[in-house]
Amino acid sequence: MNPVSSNPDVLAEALTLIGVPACVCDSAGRVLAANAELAALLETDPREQPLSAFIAPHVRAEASAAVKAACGGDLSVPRNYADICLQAESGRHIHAGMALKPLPAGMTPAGVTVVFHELSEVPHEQRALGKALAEQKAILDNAPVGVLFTKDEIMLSCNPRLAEMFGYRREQITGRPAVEVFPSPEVYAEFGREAGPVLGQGRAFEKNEFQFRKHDGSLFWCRVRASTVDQEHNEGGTIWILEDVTRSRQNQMEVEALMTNASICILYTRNRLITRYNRGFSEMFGYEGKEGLGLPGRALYPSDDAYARLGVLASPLLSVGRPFQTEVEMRRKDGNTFWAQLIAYVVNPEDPTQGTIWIIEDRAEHKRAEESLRNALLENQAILDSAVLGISVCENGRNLRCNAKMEELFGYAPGEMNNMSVQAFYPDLDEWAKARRDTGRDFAAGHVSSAEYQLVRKDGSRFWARLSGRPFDPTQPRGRSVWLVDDVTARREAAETVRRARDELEVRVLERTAELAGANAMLQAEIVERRQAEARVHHMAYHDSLTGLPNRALLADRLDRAMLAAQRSSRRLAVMFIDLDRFKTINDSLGHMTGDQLLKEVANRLCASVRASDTVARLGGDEFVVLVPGLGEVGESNRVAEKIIEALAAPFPLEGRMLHISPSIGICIYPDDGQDVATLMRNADSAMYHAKAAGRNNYQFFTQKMNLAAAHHFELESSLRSALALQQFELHFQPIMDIRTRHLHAMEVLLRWRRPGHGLVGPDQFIPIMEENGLIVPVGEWVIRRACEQNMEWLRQGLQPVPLAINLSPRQFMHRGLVASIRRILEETGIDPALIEFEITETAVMQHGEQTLEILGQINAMGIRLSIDDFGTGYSSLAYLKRFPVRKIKIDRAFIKDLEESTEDRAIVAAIIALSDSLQLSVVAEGVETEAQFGLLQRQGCQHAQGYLFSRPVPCAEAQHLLQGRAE
Ligand SMILES: Nc1nc2c(ncn2[C@@H]2O[C@H](COP(=O)(O)O[C@H]3[C@@H](O)[C@H](n4cnc5c(=O)[nH]c(N)nc54)O[C@@H]3COP(=O)(O)O)[C@@H](O)[C@H]2O)c(=O)[nH]1
Repeated sequence: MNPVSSNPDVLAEALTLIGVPACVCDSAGRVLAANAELAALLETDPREQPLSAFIAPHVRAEASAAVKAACGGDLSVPRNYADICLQAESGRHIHAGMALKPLPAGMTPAGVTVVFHELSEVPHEQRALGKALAEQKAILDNAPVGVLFTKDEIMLSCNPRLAEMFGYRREQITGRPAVEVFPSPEVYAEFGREAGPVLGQGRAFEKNEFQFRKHDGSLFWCRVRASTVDQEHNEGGTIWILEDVTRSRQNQMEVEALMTNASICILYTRNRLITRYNRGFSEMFGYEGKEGLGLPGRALYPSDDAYARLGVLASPLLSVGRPFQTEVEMRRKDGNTFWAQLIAYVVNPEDPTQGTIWIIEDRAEHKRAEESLRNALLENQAILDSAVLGISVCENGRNLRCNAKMEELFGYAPGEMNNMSVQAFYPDLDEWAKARRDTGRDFAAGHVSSAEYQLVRKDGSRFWARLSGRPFDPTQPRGRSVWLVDDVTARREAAETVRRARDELEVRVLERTAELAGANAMLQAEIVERRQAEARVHHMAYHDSLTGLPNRALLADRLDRAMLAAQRSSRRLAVMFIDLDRFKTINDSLGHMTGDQLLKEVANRLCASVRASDTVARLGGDEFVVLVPGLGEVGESNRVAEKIIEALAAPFPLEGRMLHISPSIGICIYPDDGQDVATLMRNADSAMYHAKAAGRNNYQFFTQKMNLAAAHHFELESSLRSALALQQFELHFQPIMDIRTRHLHAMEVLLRWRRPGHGLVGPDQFIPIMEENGLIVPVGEWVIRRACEQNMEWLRQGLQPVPLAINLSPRQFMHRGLVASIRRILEETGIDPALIEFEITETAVMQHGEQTLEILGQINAMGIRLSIDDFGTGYSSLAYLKRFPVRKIKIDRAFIKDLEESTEDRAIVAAIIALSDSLQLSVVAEGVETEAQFGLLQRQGCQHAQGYLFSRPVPCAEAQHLLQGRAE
């Protein structure tokens, strides 16, 4: 069968046949054709319009659905649809029955014939109610909230939204017990206990959140409002309005969680007052609990000005619903301020008065970090800028950036090198390619690339640079790298200069080597000579120049070593101190040359008399020391001492004379008598003095008693030093007689020391000490002055003038102030020089030849007479003495002592007297103790005599008596 075309005109014509209002609609419900009856009823031609447009709204949906179903051949839809309500163009409602008949199959398009019958006009009031009902239904059907009507705890009806919320179809709701939409019967009961009384009182019941159960069992949250239909009696059921708030509640919870847990500060303000805040705010601003609520927003800012400024900036944006963001200084509760990041937006952009949300982040740390970062950057920049090396960061063959030194090296302006190709810094492409190859190889091997290249400045000039580079990331050798550039031109030039100089030097060195070979030979000779000289100097330093024997220093060294050896071997050693008896006399009388010869001979004999392992040393003058190590017993040293005495006993033939000399030897044993060099030497010296005191030419072993003697000597010497100041000295006088008349001719002045606790001490005990330590000079001057004063005193007392003979010691005589001192005393005392006579020993006169002659001449020129004391003990001859201005000689008492018995002494005395006479020298014989001596001297023609025969030396008062006796 061919499809039948549903031509509208044909259809319209067909409809005219029906006789009641009818139309044909297509499957979409559009009117394809309508008859005149329908047009009249609707007061308009409905063609081309949806049929639904002519159906009252409250039934429109069902009617439209029915038409569409009929078109589709759905037989479940009733064919006759009763109670359809048409709506004419004027709004008039017409009740009608509606029959639907689909067009026969095969017609195109598919359609339905709609026939209206049993028409009746709807009254106005009914129409109005229907309209209102239709409107209410539309409202309920489209309401976004669920609406439920219950009665007697049964759900009777609901709107589509409610069914949708609970997951039921609408018709499934009807008749169900209300408890089914609650989570449990208990919850339902509880809910009833809460809502029932409210609703029972005719009041509306409201609950913001309550949980209900869906058809599938899941729970969800609703806001609930309810009121009874018959509010007075509550018998008409209850209308429930449920609003699904699950999502907003979730949102709310999320916001709450955010607010509470956010580390940043969130704050709400409204009307410039703080209305809400989270824990972050409390922590940040220091407000506890709710104490910040209600505070003015101003409280969060340092000043009114700051708050006002913020308002000026924020208001324009917030007022139009735009967010505002800034960094601002804020104030905590304790008044401290801090920098914060502030973001604000209004709660409701539609209505900014609903308040503002402020999100605040403490930027203090951030600021500090920023500041520290900025400082670090500045520091780094400063370091880079002040670096003495060029520093560059490169990538892909380009200099990304570099420091000032780099620009200075290459002669570019600041920033000019940035992003330049590194190739521009190389003289040519080959050099550049080579550098890249080297660098690539080093970086790939994980090394720092370091090499020297010739580079090019902006002006084209070249310089040598050392480049050291490394990649930022060693795993990316082709990535970004950093380079240090050091201008090494000067260093290379210097190295070149050095190389050239070295080459030249090498040539010169070769030349000079030849010269030096010759000079070296000379130098070697010089070195040998110098070594010999040094050896000589060394020898001189440790040896006595006269005898070649070890000196005191070498002796001390050997003694030290010998002591160590003795200690190790438990043996002893002897130190023998040797002083030559009367050597000074020989030296003084025969001269130094002879003395020196004698000393050399003595040295030879000493060496010959001891073993090679012994040491013979000379300390100076006539002092020798023999060191005898390795003694098994002390007695061995006796034999050594005896051999020495024996060796020196034979006369020494010198200059045609046979000289006799003897030793005084002091022996000290280590370790018995001392355990160090100084003690051993001192003790041997003491022993030697004892040998002298014991008559010379012998040896003495050291004993502790000798130490006492030394201590005694020390004590004596120190007492002597103060004796002059303490006026402990006094003068005694001994007459010198005229032999012929036996009258007092003169008096010798003799010094005495009245030492407290010791009585009167004779000069033999202290003059030698004063000679030694020089005290003889001031004490001797005191003697001269005191003798002159006394003589003047006696003159003043009317006594006859008497010449006084005063002793001058050798040291006093040689003192250069002697002559001036004598002259001063003569002047000050006013004494006649003819009443003064100085006695000088023969040895002293002989000692210093020409000098002595001069001093004697000066004294003689003053009118003072001079005499030679102790004549005969020295080696002078009268003929020699004649050269000096001497008037008198005193024959030493050694010749007088045995005068009666010794023909030899008598002959000597007679010869001295005879010769003196021929030389016109007067003679005094000393030590005349007997008349026999006196008689012999008288007979021999001696002029004067002095001795105990006439008088011992007497104190001043007695001398005065003697003088007074002379006068009588
Ligand atoms: N430089 C100075 N030397 C002085 C001084 N005073 C004394 N001396 C010298 O001291 C030595 C000892 O003198 P002294 O103990 O006083 O002995 C003198 C006489 O007492 C002694 N003498 C005199 N006659 C005899 C005698 O018959 N027998 C005897 N055994 N001794 C006698 O001789 C000493 C005087 O001798 P000398 O001077 O040689 O005339 C002595 O050397 C004094 O020189 C002084 O002030 N300064």
